[in-house]
Amino acid sequence: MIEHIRASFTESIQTKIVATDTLAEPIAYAAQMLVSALVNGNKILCCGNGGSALEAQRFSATLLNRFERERPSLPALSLTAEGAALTAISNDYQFAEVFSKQVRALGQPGDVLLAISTSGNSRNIIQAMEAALSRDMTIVALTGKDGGEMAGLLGPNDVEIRVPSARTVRIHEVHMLAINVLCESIDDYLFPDHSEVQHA
Ligand SMILES: O=C(CO)[C@@H](O)[C@H](O)[C@H](O)[C@H](O)COP(=O)(O)O
Ligand SMILES: [Zn+2]
Repeated sequence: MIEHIRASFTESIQTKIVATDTLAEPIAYAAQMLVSALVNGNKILCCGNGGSALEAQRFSATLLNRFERERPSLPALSLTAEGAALTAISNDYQFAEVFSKQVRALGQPGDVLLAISTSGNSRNIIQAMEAALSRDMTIVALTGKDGGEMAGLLGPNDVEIRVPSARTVRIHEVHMLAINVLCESIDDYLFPDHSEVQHA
């Protein structure tokens, strides 16, 4: 038991060490994309399933509220949080359309879609990306494994942050770290002089 726990910690750390080399550049590029959109008055739409839905909501909540320093609210919206819309779309059409219908309604040219999937193959995320491209939005894709179908959909203005792991749980862990780093980078660009919030 103890050995198993140690092995999980070690595997998580190793995955992050490998990701340090491969992800620093795409994360920096993604941060610049997000900052440009925000500076231009655009917004970020976020989606994911299961654990990735939580990460989408954590990112949008952090932008809307704050991260580690006092600053104005920033416009981000999770497409995973509207129970009535989610059930109506899934019930009347199909679950694969649950995000794409919202993207078509809410997305504006210049907005960014933050699309999160550990496999890169969730149908509703792929359709959300297709909808985003049809709305002249750009895409930040958080993926894992071989990037799945999502990787093949990205254009030259989009970016993929692909965690070098085949295990869903490890991919989730690095996605969470990547989201934290994105939040910090956005604050560094936009509010470099603001001081840290002192928590009680
Ligand atoms: O891994 C967890 C929880 O940690 C699951 O809830 C997981 O997120 C769900 O199976 C998702 O449906 C997987 O979707 P995806 O990451 O392949 O897009
Ligand atoms: Zn910093």
